[in-house]
Amino acid sequence: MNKKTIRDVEVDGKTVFCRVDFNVPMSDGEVTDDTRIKAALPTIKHLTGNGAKVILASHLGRPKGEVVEELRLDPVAKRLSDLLGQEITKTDEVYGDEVNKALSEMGNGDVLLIENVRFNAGEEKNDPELAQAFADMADLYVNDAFGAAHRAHASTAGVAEHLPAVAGFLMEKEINVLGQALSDPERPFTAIIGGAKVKDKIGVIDNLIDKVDHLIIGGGLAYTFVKAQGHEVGKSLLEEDKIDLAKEYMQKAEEKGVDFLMPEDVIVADDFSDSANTKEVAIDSIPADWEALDIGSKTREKYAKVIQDSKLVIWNGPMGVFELETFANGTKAVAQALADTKGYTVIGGGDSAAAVEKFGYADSMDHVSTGGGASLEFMEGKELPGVALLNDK
Ligand SMILES: Nc1ncnc2c1ncn2[C@@H]1O[C@H](COP(=O)(O)OP(=O)(O)OP(=O)(O)O)[C@@H](O)[C@H]1O
Ligand SMILES: O=C(O)[C@H](O)COP(=O)(O)O
Repeated sequence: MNKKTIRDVEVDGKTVFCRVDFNVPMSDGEVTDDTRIKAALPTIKHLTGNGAKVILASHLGRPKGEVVEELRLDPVAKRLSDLLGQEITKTDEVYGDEVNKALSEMGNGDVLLIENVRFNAGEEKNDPELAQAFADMADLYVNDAFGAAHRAHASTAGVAEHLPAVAGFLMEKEINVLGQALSDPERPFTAIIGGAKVKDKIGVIDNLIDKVDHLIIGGGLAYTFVKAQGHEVGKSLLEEDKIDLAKEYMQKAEEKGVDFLMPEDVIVADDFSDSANTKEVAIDSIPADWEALDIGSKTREKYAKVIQDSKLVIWNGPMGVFELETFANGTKAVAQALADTKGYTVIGGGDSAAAVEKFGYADSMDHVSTGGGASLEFMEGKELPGVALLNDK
């Protein structure tokens, strides 16, 4: 990464405004998955350990510029304090008198978590006044919120225009791993693209065809490609207006010599439920009244073989409706193949990260990205606003 990081700056005695992505799953006022909080600890500890006063800022959910009680950051503050083994201060305001008072009471090595920045309507608008208010609190800006780096908001982008601005360790690691994979991949390089909609993955598929040796297609988006191959897909997910594009991609893959892998067999169901009647059918035999909700056994084997023989694998999007046990086998098989391969494995965040976690394979992966939308946009080849404004080396 050609951006400065916290290693390149002196932080002793400085007040640091550090953007993190603590947008974590919660239930009944408790954090149910603290992966993103843990992922930010190295940066926070580096700052506190080197004598900085650390102001942490994050969003949680999408409160749309209003105070939403369930989206306050108090449960996050509690978990963070437990993980750090240190008392931290949490304010109910994003900025203003309460924050200023807390700031005036901070000593070197102390941590202050301000309230959910999206309670302020200026955050998502990248309002210059809010960005300035954030900057006025600090001497240095650190962005460690890779998960929110695709958003040009006041705390992810605007503030960086007013302060020296550097990346945290998590941001650095995410950009380096994904960047290296896309710019100078070990080969064979395999990308696995699944999930629900073609429209969400257009940019990624397009960009990856230029780079990979194998492109594996699964999940709900596969059926638009199946239709483009000339097969009927019954009641499976289909985006009619993307069929021509799917054809174009298959054509482009052929021209580039990319091995474009499609399901050969699928699990079809007569209902979208765990108790549905199911059967395994060949890809050209999906019954009119049934929908395909997972890849079949031959496809699982074929995909696993390619994954196991790869030196680099990037995975984004499940192979089937993995939330339902009946349709989880394709996603499990792919997760298992990634766990078994000697190649370097990268999970591109979002549902694929949730799936490897759910099936117990997360520790076997080389890198599980903390960014869903952010890693997708990065894989599309887009410049992320939360990175673009950081100071160059
Ligand atoms: N065959 C299928 N039919 C219908 N839905 C499917 C099918 N296969 C997968 N899905 C659904 O696709 C959803 C995931 O799609 P999505 O595109 O959001 O994945 P993702 O890219 O991993 O996640 P994110 O967007 O959070 O990064 C899952 O909820 C899964 O149940
Ligand atoms: O969970 C995420 O992908 C990030 O925290 C970004 O959240 P957002 O999609 O609400 O901007």
